[in-house]
Parts: sequence; C-alpha cells; structure tokens
Amino acid sequence: MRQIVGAALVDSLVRPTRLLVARRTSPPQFAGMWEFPGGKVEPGETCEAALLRELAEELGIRAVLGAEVDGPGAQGWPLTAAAAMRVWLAEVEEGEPAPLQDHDELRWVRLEPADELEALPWIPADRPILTALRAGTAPAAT
Ligand SMILES: Nc1nc2c([nH]c(=O)n2[C@H]2C[C@H](O)[C@@H](COP(=O)(O)OP(=O)(O)OP(=O)(O)O)O2)c(=O)[nH]1
Repeated sequence: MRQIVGAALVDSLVRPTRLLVARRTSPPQFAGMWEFPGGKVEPGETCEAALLRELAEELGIRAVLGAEVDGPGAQGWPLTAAAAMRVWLAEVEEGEPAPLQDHDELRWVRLEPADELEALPWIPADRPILTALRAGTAPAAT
C-alpha cells in the first residue's frame, strides 16, 4: 500500500475554527477538487518528515504537527485499493501559505457551521476524514 500523508492545517491547534483547504490542479480526475495538502512518503522518510516537507514545497510554510486524525487502519484512511493516507492536525509556524505547487487555490474555511466546507467538491475519499476531523475539533459542550 502506497503511504500518503495529509495535513488538516487549522488556524489554531488549541482552538481550531478554520481549516486550510487546497484545490488540486492534477491529475485530470482530481483537478478542481479540494483536498488536504500533502503527498507521498518517499522511501526512508518518516510520515511526519514527509508531511513537513510537502507543506514546505507545496505551500511555502513551516508547520508544527498536532494530533493525528486517526483512521481505521495502521496506514490511516483508505483512498484506493493501493493507497492510504495518514492525516495530522497542523498549524502554521512560519510563512504565509501560497499555492506554489500542485494547487491553484487555497481557502481558509470555517469548521463549524460546516456548510461551506462540506459544499466544496472534495476528493470523495476525503469525506470520512472530514467527518472525523470535525468531530475531533468540535468545541466541548459545557
Ligand atoms: N495530498 C493529498 N492526496 C490525496 C488526498 N485524497 C486523495 O485521495 N489523495 C490522493 C491523490 C493522489 O493520488 C495521492 C497523493 O499524491 P500526490 O500527487 O499529492 O503526491 P506528491 O505531491 O508526492 O506528488 P508526485 O511526487 O507524485 O508528483 O493521494 C488528499 O486529501 N491530499
């Protein structure tokens, strides 16, 4: 199984209210769809190092990783029969995210209410991840 990593970049790891979403430019079947920035883990790389590298390359930022958005398998969330993605919450530490590579638009979208977030044409495999992310970042009831 090919290992993919993705970042749920939020405005604040302590009190997340917005998520940075990215619109892919390729391949044709994913162009125009929204996703978690990230990419493939290279041989010899840890997942965390791969994710920080991808965020630097794609968005031009240095990020800090928070908790993992745990998926159903050891390799995270299934994407296809041959690929799965682990996803971490993350926060920008340095830089301003820009669509440098693989994306033509970035958007900070409110997590709750999630109308705008859910209305975007996401890569379909990402939908269950979004649901888990929203459950995990919802403010605790008092
Ligand atoms: N980055 C990312 N990829 C996703 C998501 N959902 C999903 O199905 N994928 C798929 C699309 C791609 O087939 C694969 C990730 O590959 P990629 O093209 O982003 O990887 P990469 O940046 O390392 O690209 P490359 O070296 O092959 O050019 O996983 C997601 O939310 N984020």
